[in-house]
Amino acid sequence: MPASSSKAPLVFVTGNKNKLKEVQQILASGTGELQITNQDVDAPEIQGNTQEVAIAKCRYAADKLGTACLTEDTALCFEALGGLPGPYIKDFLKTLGHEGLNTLLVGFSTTKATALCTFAYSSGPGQEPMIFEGRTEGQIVPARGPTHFGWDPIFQPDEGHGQTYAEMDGAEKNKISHRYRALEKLSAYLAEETKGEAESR
Ligand SMILES: O=P(O)(O)OP(=O)(O)OP(=O)(O)OC[C@H]1O[C@@H](n2cnc3c(O)ncnc32)[C@H](O)[C@@H]1O
Ligand SMILES: [Mg+2]
Repeated sequence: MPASSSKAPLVFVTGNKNKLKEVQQILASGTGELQITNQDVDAPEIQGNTQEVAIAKCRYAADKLGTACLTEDTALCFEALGGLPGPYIKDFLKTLGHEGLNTLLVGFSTTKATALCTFAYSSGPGQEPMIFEGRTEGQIVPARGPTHFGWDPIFQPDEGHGQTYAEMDGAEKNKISHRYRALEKLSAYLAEETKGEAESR
């Protein structure tokens, strides 16, 4: 039986405190009933497209924990580079920094980028993960704003009134973010699933 049907908190597997905080804030400001707890499982992240990476990580985490769980992968896709760094943004950011990521785009005619959040939900060990994606379009810009969360200072969303994610108030980012949009789809799915199970009882 999927964990969500009993309204037990769903285990969100992540080692990233900023992701966890944003997910908690988004859920707290919504009307949904999804509740989460956190565990950090050191899951290998394979090479592949964003869905393949997300599915493999979630499958591994569900098997390891022996329970339903949720994982999340965030990609930053540069249009000029055919979608790269995409799911490999963590290593690119660590190696090149904000400035190096801007330098990657020198000589190209576009700085367009997509922030892509992929939640993967497995209802238990051996259960194929489902995918929920959220996208926010924007531009890669020289870093502006606080530097506590990843590539926030160099991503200027098209809906952000000229501010980078880092310059935006957290609540404002959460209204338009890739993470918010993916979480909205996941919450709707889990709510339907719970309703369906209640009706069939
Ligand atoms: O344990 P997990 O959930 O895998 O956490 P992680 O930090 O390894 O996260 P990812 O594998 O998804 O790598 C995504 C990278 O992008 C960063 N990141 C994720 N969401 C972000 C956001 O909303 N704004 C800025 N940077 C973000 C994050 O810090 C990583 O460097
Ligand atoms: Mg990771």
